[in-house]
Amino acid sequence: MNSLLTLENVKKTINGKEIIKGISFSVQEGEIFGFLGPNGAGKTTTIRMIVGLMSITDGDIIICGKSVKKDFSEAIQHVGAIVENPEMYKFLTGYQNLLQYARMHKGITREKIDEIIELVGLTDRIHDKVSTYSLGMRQRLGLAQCLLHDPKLLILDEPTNGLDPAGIREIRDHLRMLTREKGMSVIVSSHLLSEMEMMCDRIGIIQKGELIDVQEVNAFVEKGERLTYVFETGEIDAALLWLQEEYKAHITDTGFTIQCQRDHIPELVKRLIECNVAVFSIKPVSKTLEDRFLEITTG
Ligand SMILES: Nc1ncnc2c1ncn2[C@@H]1O[C@H](COP(=O)(O)OP(=O)(O)OP(=O)(O)O)[C@@H](O)[C@H]1O
Repeated sequence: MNSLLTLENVKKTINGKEIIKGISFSVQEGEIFGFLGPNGAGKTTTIRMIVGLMSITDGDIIICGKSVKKDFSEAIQHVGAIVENPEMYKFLTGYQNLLQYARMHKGITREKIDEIIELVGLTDRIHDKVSTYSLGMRQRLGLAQCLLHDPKLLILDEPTNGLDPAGIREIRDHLRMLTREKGMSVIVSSHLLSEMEMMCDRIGIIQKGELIDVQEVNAFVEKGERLTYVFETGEIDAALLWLQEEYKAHITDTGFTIQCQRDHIPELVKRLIECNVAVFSIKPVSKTLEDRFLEITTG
């Protein structure tokens, strides 16, 4: 796997205070990497260093093999970023905004602009004034703008900020599509935990300027723990005794709940069937990323 972005022991000191205390991680090709942390943890500071809005005190950042410190213009040409709210001229149409941006960069053709508009799903409204756009549409226009020069790495600081659930879903679907169809890598920062859980492949947790955990989302959520399973069943009379004694089952109106490891489920179902208990559904109640996040950040 190719790393598109690598942070090597990156530090930032402002007014004698070390805000970022040596952060290292890589983002792979085609990956959506989530940068998660409480307010003031150092997400924006780190992202500002990646895109060159802030100098790096120590360490280095490598984008597509180029050092941000030594070859900034070569490194940054592979990056599309929305760091602060994307600046748009509200009195112009979406299309005029994109043309305006395209004029500042070499080699962006009208065909390219049309392709990107289609990609972010703005074809129907692109000739309307931006002042008439919803927040979600403005975000998509911002996304279109930073995609015009075909970046390999997309950096989005809190991309779902202020969006409603439908808008969040739209952005999520677009990011997935970009990684799948264009092999792009994405780094997103957020404090919206459940959102990150659905959007990202891997998540790095930052707290007080340190990266304290990097995990694949699935591993992060499960981590081999016993989960609670909710069983919806028919009458359980014949199985009642052993369910309570061996499994410490909690009997409910519609069946029972138990805590166990996933591997124990097939055997349990087999025994229920042997006792003529009808099993209608089994739902795992997993620990959410939020539970894990709070566990980790509160020590
Ligand atoms: N220019 C600056 N001068 C002094 N302190 C700063 C400066 N920029 C950031 N900081 C401090 O660095 C820490 C990290 O801030 P940063 O904005 O990176 O956090 P964040 O994780 O993005 O938080 P949020 O989720 O609130 O945006 C904070 O304590 C902040 O006060």
